[in-house]
Amino acid sequence: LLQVLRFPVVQLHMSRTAMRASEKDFENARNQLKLLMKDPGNEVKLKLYALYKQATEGPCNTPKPSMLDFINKAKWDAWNALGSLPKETARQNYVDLVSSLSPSSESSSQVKPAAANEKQPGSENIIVTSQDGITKIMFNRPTKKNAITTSMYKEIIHALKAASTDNSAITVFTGNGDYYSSGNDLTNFTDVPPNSIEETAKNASILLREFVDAFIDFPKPLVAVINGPAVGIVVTLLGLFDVVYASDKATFHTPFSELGQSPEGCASYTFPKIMGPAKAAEMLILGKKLTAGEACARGLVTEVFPESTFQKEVWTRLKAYAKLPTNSLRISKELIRSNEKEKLHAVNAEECTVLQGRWLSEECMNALMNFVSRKSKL
Ligand SMILES: CCCCCCCCCCC/C=C/C(=O)SCCNC(=O)CCNC(=O)[C@H](O)C(C)(C)COP(=O)(O)OP(=O)(O)OC[C@H]1O[C@@H](n2cnc3c(N)ncnc32)[C@H](O)[C@@H]1OP(=O)(O)O
Repeated sequence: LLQVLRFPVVQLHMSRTAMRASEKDFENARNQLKLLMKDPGNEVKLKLYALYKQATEGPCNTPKPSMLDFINKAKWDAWNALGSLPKETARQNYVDLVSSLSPSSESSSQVKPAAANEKQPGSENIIVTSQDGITKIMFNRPTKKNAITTSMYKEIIHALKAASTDNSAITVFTGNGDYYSSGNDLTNFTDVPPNSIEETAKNASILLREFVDAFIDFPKPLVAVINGPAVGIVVTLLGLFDVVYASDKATFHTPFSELGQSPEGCASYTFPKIMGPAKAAEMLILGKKLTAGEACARGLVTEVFPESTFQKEVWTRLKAYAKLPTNSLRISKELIRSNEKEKLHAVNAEECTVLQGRWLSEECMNALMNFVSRKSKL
């Protein structure tokens, strides 16, 4: 679908029977469109699509696609919005719109090919290593800003279970590349067959609950080494970490309202405790993005380091901490966290239930559609 919508010239196959008085202009406009050098943008392309359909087939006559069939729904909405506009008027409007766009002598071969598949066969999106008493779990999808796919959630759950009983003293999360992680991969929700939306939301809620539970129950010191911007779930989870070290180029962003979603990772409970309700609300409800310094001032981050020395300083320090007696580390963590565990599990369950409903909401669907159409540039 994305490929079909990438540029309307590929789909403007004319129905000969539909062409009447302005057949030549219409045909010319279609050819002119092929010569456009600049992508005219999604809005214009949807208009062109709708006018073309109206001019050739008349008023919208197909069933409304499901909410999660983002691209077809956008096309259907645009066509349907033309109501009973006569075919001749639609044809004229199409011609006018095309001639208002700047022509070029370049051919449409300039159009970029569709984006490559997210995961290369055999690639490792989560890399787990163990050395010097430290188990390191690294997000390794730098070309996608380390966005977390469904399989990555599962791999992380597995990695945490393994790390809880391995020989390491501490466990560290970090990201490869310029981002720590851009959070949930938004395409997790866009390739869903229309008849299984509710089931997908339910499965996502179950997976999310299990994922966050693995952090709540993790018995050893959990450290985040935040090498760059962090978005969404990787930020909310920080309330369940014991130590958070950040580069001064890191940022912390939880744009849940913008996405039609709601907080997860127990942040609705941990953030007000960590930074007070007013500051938590600013992040979790209003989506204020924090710098590393601001996050540190609010107590979400333990310490900020200059980017130039970040890796060296942090790992030197962590290697020294990892030499501390492992049982003592574990017991002290247990003392600090155990009173909260029951509450955290209840908060997690509640947040997942609320999110399950949010994922089915029109607000969330629209936000996902915006992301997909921005990516595909239609
Ligand atoms: C059965 C179903 C199971 C579901 C699994 C469970 C679900 C649990 C859900 C838990 C709830 C979690 C909530 C969150 O985490 S909310 C936060 C979601 N993240 C975002 O909203 C960030 C979206 N991305 C962006 O805003 C920008 O990409 C960003 C600011 C991060 C970077 O911008 P920049 O301009 O620098 O770079 P690009 O946009 O060009 O990004 C490079 C490529 O990476 C792709 N990308 C980046 N982030 C994501 C993402 N989160 N999801 C998918 N893809 C992402 C981006 O599209 C670019 O790809 P292309 O080069 O192919 O275009």
